Amino acid sequence: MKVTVVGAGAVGASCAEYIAIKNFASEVVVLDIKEGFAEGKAMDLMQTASLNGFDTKITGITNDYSKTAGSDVAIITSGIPRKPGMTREELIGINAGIVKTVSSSLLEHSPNVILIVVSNPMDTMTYLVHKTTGLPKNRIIGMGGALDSARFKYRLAEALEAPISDVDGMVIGGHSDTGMVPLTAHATRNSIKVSEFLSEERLAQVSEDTKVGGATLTKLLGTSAWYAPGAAVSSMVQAIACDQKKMFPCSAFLEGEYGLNDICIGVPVLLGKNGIEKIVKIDLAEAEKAKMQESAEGVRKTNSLLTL
Ligand SMILES: NC(=O)c1ccc[n+]([C@@H]2O[C@H](COP(=O)([O-])OP(=O)(O)OC[C@H]3O[C@@H](n4cnc5c(N)ncnc54)[C@H](O)[C@@H]3O)[C@@H](O)[C@H]2O)c1
Ligand SMILES: O=C(O)C[C@H](O)C(=O)O
Repeated sequence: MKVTVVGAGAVGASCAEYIAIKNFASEVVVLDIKEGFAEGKAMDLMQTASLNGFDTKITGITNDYSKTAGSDVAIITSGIPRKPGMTREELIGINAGIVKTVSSSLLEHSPNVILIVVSNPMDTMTYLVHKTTGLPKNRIIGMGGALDSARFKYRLAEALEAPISDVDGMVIGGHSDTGMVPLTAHATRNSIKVSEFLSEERLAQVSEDTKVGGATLTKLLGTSAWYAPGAAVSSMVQAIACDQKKMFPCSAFLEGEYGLNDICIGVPVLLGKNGIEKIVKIDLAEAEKAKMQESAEGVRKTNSLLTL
């Protein structure tokens, strides 16, 4: 499996590192527009290979897409991250142009590639790729829900004072500070609903902390997060590479599912060798359905700023 990562910044390098450490890809190409930057990151990462025990070959490229030819999966992390006090939506002006150019350059050299969109505002960037590339919808996947769910589990474990491996939970909806829908009613500790152990107020706090997870880290770091985003992407790429049919909430193009049309937003999907193998429909409570509709309104508002 050949994987390309566009953007050798914080998230791109973390994606490349986790993919290599998990040792399922033969080759990872990291591409950046900044002269020599991807080459440097690739060399540094390759010098961890004997220490971390992986055989994946990582190469770095400055903006030469011919070197990405024949990629099975490509991850788009190019673009600016937010600074403290900003929303992800404010990044649209710069990132839309970058994501549009990058996706078309990738496709020129890898017509069969599966694209994973990471750049923010991610649901809108995923929609942009859908509208501008004409790729079948199974081959365009937005990464947000896998990360938000990992943060949800972190917050649940904290509230339960439990090991994270005891906890399960999922976040659907838009990848934004207000649009995420943590499915608290479905969350479990060892198959027991967490509502058995946590008060409504504590669960509401877990939900709120999850939704602002990215903003909290941005405030602490001065830029947005990269370890958990890279780990989330690497798990999704592994599910595709190993045809795992594993369930992740991903931003997918909807045609009626969850009562939504012509939008990319986070819903549970199965990831396998064809990308999105299936959109999984789950029964939502009335309150969750309403939150999902509200979240979609927010994503549509950002989508309306695109010039398609
Ligand atoms: N979807 C998510 O869950 C999620 C998580 C974290 C970050 N993000 C987003 O990912 C993006 C990257 O974040 P980061 O922290 O890695 O930023 P960063 O600034 O560290 O890295 C971005 C890189 O993109 C490169 N770049 C810019 N334009 C390019 C182009 N046209 N072609 C190739 N490379 C180009 C830059 O040179 C830079 O190295 C941001 O938009 C951020 O908001 C999304
Ligand atoms: O918070 C951000 O802006 C980056 C990313 O979307 C995240 O959730 O970490």
